[in-house]
Amino acid sequence: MTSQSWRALRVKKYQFSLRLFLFLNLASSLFSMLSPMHHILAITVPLVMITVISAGLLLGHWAWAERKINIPAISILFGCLWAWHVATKTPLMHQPNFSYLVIALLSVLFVGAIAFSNNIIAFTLHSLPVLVTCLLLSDGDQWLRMLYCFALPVIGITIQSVIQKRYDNFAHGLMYKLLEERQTLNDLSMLDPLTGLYNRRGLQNRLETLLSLDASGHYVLLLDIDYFKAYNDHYGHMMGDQALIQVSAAIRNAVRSRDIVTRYGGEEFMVVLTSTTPEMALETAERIRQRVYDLKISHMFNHSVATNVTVSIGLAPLLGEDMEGALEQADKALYEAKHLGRNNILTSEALQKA
Ligand SMILES: Nc1nc2c(ncn2[C@@H]2O[C@H](COP(=O)(O)OP(=O)(O)OP(=O)(O)O)[C@@H](O)[C@H]2O)c(=O)[nH]1
Repeated sequence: MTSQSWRALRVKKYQFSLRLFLFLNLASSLFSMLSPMHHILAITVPLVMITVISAGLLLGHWAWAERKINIPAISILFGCLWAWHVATKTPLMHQPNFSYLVIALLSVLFVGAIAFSNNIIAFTLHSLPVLVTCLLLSDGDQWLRMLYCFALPVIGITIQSVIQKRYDNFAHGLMYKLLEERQTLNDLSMLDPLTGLYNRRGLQNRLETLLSLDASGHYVLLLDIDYFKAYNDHYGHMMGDQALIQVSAAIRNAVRSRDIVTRYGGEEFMVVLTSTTPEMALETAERIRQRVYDLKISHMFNHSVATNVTVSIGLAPLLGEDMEGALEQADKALYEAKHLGRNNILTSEALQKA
């Protein structure tokens, strides 16, 4: 679930509540016309208005569901119309009729409680006009019963609203935590756990963004630690890991933050130097080579190259989006750089000229 689908769920809940409210009002108004209490047919103006408005809004809302209708405004409008209807019909009964008033009040409370079980404001706005009308039209000794009929759902809906709000807050918090964790996992899945550099997946992701913005002026460096097998064999795998971590940091620190540094294989790294010139690319490759050399990680088995850890580098331009071609060229340059004595840099152009 995303924050959008959460919002969509809330909108759906809102729409459902509104449609239910309109439907119940329409049904109540039609029922009042077809089966009037005490056989006193009172097709009053407000009753007709309730029927027409609820039917119209129901149809309109079905057709244009995205249009928002203000629930509190609709609630008070219908509440006032029902109050007007009760006030018009009661005098037609010749004598004060308590059962009519109570049933009218209960009907309005019932509709509000069903449609607005989580919305105390809408419930109150809908019920209050009818309650006040019923209180005014009835004897004082019936007030307590009527107030009780109103207070009971108000208390129930208030408690229900508080519980629902807490549940919503909890679910909302949980959803954001899950989204955050999903993002963290996604980020982690793009990083190499030992060095913290991008892995191939991370590289792919960064490359897509890079190439979609600007597909020219990029260079690819392939770097390989010299005689690393011998290092591992003599100093052990743990020391080998430590050397990899140090070399990774040196590479990262020798380039700009917008360049992409990837652990491409075991002791092989790949750097994409973005939006640069051939001279700058070569300068950066030289800086990396020197920084790794300057780490002075002792490597007595770096056969005649040095007594510390060194890297060889192959450099090639990235032409258009042809990453495979650039890698092939850089790999050939790296192979030659190794062949020519290691701890050095060879460019694919130099290879072509040779
Ligand atoms: N410690 C450690 N070693 C690794 C890791 N990944 C690869 N290696 C080692 O890196 C070494 C790579 O050796 P080779 O590919 O033979 O190359 P090399 O010895 O560096 O020789 P050249 O590349 O020709 O200079 C192997 O011994 C691998 O076991 C790693 O994550 N940690």
